[in-house]
Amino acid sequence: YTIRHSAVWTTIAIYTVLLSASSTWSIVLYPTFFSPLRDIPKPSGGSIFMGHFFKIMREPAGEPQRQWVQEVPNDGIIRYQFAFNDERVLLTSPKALAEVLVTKNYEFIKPKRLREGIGQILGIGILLAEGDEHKRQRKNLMPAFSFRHVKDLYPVFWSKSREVTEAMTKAIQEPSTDEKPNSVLEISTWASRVTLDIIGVAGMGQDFNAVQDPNNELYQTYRNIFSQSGSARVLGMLGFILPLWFLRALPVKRNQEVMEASKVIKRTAYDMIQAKKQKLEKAERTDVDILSVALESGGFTDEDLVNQLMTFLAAGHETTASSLTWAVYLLCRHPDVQRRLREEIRSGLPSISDPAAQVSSTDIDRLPYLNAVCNEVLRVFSPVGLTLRAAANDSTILGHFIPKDTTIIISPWAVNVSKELWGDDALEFNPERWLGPGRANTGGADSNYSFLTFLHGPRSCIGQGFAKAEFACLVAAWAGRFEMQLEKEDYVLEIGGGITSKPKGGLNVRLTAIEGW
Ligand code: HEM
Repeated sequence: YTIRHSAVWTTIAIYTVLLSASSTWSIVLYPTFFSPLRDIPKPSGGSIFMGHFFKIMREPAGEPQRQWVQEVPNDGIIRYQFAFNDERVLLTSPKALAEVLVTKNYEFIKPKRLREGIGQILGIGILLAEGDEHKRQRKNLMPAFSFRHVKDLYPVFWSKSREVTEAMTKAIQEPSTDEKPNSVLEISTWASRVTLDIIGVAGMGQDFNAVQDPNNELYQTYRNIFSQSGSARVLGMLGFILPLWFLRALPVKRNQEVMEASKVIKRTAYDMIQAKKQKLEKAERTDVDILSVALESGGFTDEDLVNQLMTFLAAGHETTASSLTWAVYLLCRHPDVQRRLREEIRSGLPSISDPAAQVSSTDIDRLPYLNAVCNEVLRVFSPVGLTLRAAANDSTILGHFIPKDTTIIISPWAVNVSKELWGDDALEFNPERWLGPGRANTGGADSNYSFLTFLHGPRSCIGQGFAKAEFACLVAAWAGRFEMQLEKEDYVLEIGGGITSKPKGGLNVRLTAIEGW
């Protein structure tokens, strides 16, 4: 039997019937009646075919999850649906998080599409490695992040903080133009410039000079690639639905930009490796930066090293830049906190204008309010809103069966402000919670899984100590020198960003340099 006596029509008809049947099964029947996850509490709303996809598309990464953690009664896991009702399991309780991040860490791996997607820019290094390969890389790189080593980096953090503060002071003294009064600076770009320089000097022994030169190629490349453009977001989301080879073949500008960026970043990494190798061959004093440690471990080929450097360049600067931007935003919104912080900094640290002055880890650790403010910024606005895992095999979480390939969502942003974990004032910016006996490291929360900014366990942020030290120095320099006010009093925050969150459209802040420090 054939349709219209044509093999072609018959094939099309059979294909259409099969496709409809399989779509009905996977989009409607399976998630509604058969999925072993269907009994897990889920948020209301969502469309019949696309689940909560449109809400997720509309809002910044981590925002819907932030609402669901507060609103959906649950025992540690929530289920929601992505495009075509593809199921997601969101972890909310310390027990569930401990299971996925620590006890069964290598059973819940980074999803393949994430690896293939961001790997072009982040490199296939430690961030995306799995299992024994990840363990080996982490062991080889750890010495560069030991406290003993990070302690020695404070002079780099402080002198770059001084350089950027001086450059900003100069910028606000330049003549005004019609469009922009001189005293207003867009903070997130300054934050990215200085953190890129810091990872260059402290991580690889190379100053990219982005603080002095905003046209620096590497800085511009990252700026472009991390930009919050609509097409970037749409392509990113489509990556979860359509095959990557198809998306990459689309003739859209974004694909070209990503390829160009990948080339520039790879070339920069490669040049740095060659320069460092020559230095080592000449038996010059060996450095303890990340690159030297990786080279000396002998555990990486040149190609591996390029990938590791790409990882550290990206993971190590946009995250801290995001935190610094949020710190300025929150200090503007809380002038009392800003004043109190400035007083502590000015009485406890040498002036940022003094080129001979240095600060040590002890000097910074002696300032409880600075540490409280930094921790509270990192809690309220975790730069990484959410991250993903996939079940490598059939598994369980909190005794609940989780089929192979289920996507698991960990949202530091949501967990960090969960009322269940932090109390009714969880959403408020209140550095006070980090002050008082036993609170400096906990913020008063019962479990350390309540603070997920750097995650926990074998895949937690390897650069946590580095980032916190760098962040504290930068906040101290800016809050010590400048009085900061939002350019527009009626500014309404809109959160944007891709992998890391930032105020949409940048953050314009009026700076007044305060004499006497
Ligand atoms: C405030 C600043 C930072 C934040 C909030 C942050 C956050 C994170 C998070 C959430 C992860 C885990 C991602 C995942 O597994 O899904 C991570 C991993 C990582 N971070 Fe950071 N990070 C920061 C700064 C840095 C810095 C300064 C460096 C390097 C100097 C760095 C290097 C890395 C690396 C290499 C990994 C992968 C670790 C592994 O998989 O073993 N990060 N970071």
